[in-house]
Amino acid sequence: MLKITDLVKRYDGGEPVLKNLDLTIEGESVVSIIGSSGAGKSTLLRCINRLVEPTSGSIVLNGTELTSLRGGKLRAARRKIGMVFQGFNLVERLTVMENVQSGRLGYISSWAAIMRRYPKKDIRRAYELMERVGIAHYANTRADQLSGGERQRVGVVRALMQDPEILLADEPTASLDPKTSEQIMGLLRDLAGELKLPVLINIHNVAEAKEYTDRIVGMRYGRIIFDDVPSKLDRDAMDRIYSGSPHADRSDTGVAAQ
Ligand SMILES: Nc1ncnc2c1ncn2[C@@H]1O[C@H](COP(=O)(O)OP(=O)(O)OP(=O)(O)O)[C@@H](O)[C@H]1O
Repeated sequence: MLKITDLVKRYDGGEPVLKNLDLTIEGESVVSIIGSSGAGKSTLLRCINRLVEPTSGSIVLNGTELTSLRGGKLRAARRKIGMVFQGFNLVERLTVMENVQSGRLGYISSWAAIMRRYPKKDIRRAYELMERVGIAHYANTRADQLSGGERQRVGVVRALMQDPEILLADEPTASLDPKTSEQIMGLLRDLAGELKLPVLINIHNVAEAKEYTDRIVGMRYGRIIFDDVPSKLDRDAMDRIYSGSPHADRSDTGVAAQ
């Protein structure tokens, strides 16, 4: 379970971009976060894996408070948080297998990683997952020879190789064509069910959020103003999520302007 309580983030002492935000995700649900540019979606995701330091508040993943972790304990916790990126973040000149095995960094010795001496069980697991997402035949192909959709599949497998307790996806389909984008969203949804994994997806495409996720969280300038099943995201809710400006929001007293 992921439980976020009273989370605040200010960059460099400026106005808060996350404002006392509460969010709980239980079980294997697929949750999308939608909202205008600047609403704080990426900041929220990055606070969870501590790529961004929260200013205050609590983020607990399966009993571990993430905000206070340092050093080795932080690295260990980060291994349990798989991340899928918009730009895939692959090492282009490395093979698919090498990219996928980088998800095991931190689990195996640096020497083994440098020498590409991957444990047999990790190779077996990589093939299982690559088979599952349809890229096993590319195991020895360099990442820069793959299409966007294939690269994102590599990104997904790399994240799953971490044996994560949660998967975070930051605009995972924004660089893909519509059909490939739907395939990747379908894959994330199916994998969440198969691996019993909660998945939190920051996404601009509302139609895909409605189609492929169980729950939609709507953010507006640092606050969650909608949190419900996709069928409840009607025109009125959309207007509330996508209207206004940060300036207008700052002038209110804590409740998002309607
Ligand atoms: N590193 C940073 N330093 C200072 N301000 C930042 C930084 N990163 C983000 N911000 C600001 O925080 C606010 C929220 O940004 P964030 O990227 O989280 O929004 P978002 O909802 O993900 O937007 P988008 O959909 O465009 O990616 C914005 O006002 C942005 O300018």
